[in-house]
Amino acid sequence: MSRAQRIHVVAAVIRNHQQQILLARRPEHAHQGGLWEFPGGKLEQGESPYAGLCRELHEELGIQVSQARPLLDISHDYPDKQIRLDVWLVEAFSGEPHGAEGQPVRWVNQQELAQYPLPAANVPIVNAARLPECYLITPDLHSIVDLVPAIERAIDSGQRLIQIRQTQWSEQTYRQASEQLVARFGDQVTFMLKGPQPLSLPGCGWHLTARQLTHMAANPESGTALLARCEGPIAASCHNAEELGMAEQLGLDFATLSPLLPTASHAQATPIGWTAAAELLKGVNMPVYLLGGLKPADCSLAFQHGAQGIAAIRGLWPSAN
Ligand SMILES: Nc1nc2c([nH]c(=O)n2[C@@H]2O[C@H](COP(=O)(O)OP(=O)(O)OP(=O)(O)O)[C@@H](O)[C@H]2O)c(=O)[nH]1
Ligand SMILES: [Mg+2]
Repeated sequence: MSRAQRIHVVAAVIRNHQQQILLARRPEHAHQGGLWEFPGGKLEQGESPYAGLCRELHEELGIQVSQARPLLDISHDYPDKQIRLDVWLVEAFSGEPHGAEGQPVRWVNQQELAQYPLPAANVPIVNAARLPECYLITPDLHSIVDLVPAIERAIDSGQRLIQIRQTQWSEQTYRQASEQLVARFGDQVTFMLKGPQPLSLPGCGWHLTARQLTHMAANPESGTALLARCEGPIAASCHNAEELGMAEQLGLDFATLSPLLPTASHAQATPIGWTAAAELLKGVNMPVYLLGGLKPADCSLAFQHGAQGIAAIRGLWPSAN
């Protein structure tokens, strides 16, 4: 079913100063009744998504939205309804949110979101709400001695999701470095680790290569068992619709899509470009970072093209001074 034929719903991720997210409980008699939701509702005929978002949040929470941007746009088939959930991140509003229609509302810590009973469609929204705008991938470095101070600078500059990529290191060196980094910085960032299987380090995620992803999609039983061993987020490097489809099918938490623009590190690869990337992302029900020649200033363009944000090596790596 095309997106245009679905019931178009706008919903909001709203944060307070403590970085908690607002959930509301759906009335018992409603569709998906009694479950917690991100406030919002159906668009009216001819209404733009932003206008619908402002109207719904005024009706349901009594607030005035003054700034919001697209976060994630997904499709979901319930047995009785086919919906398109167009989720926005509210960046500025006035008024104190309250259950203006008598519904219970609650500010929830980001880590506790998944403990609330939410409609099935909301799983990728929870991932998108928790993931940052930028995904830093480390460049190849000589040794751990170079990595630690650079990671510290990256954290100081605001990075919260970091892939440790070291193509030249032995498995043992990689493991030692990961252990050191997790012990030192694990309470401030989520590390995404690479390798043939998830390293069982507290809170760490696992980032699959496209090759690992393809292998796993072809052997879903052994793949699912491996995925279950990872306690953190699981992601994959994707380059086309087929790989994005596999990542979504396996229930991964997010993906990267590359190369968006030409880069020095992958000079021979054909770039996807913004327009084609936006088309690809329309069919994906999962947060995706665009990767390849991007820097933080490209984030808002990435949001407008349906991405979670940008992933980068050079564009996000802190300089040494
Ligand atoms: N608002 C909202 N709706 C969601 C979420 N997840 C999800 O599956 N939905 C589904 O999307 C649809 C949203 O419709 P709604 O009931 O909020 O619509 P509305 O505010 O316009 O209400 P109304 O139809 O009573 O006027 C429902 O089918 C609901 O089950 C979510 O997080 N927030
Ligand atoms: Mg509603």
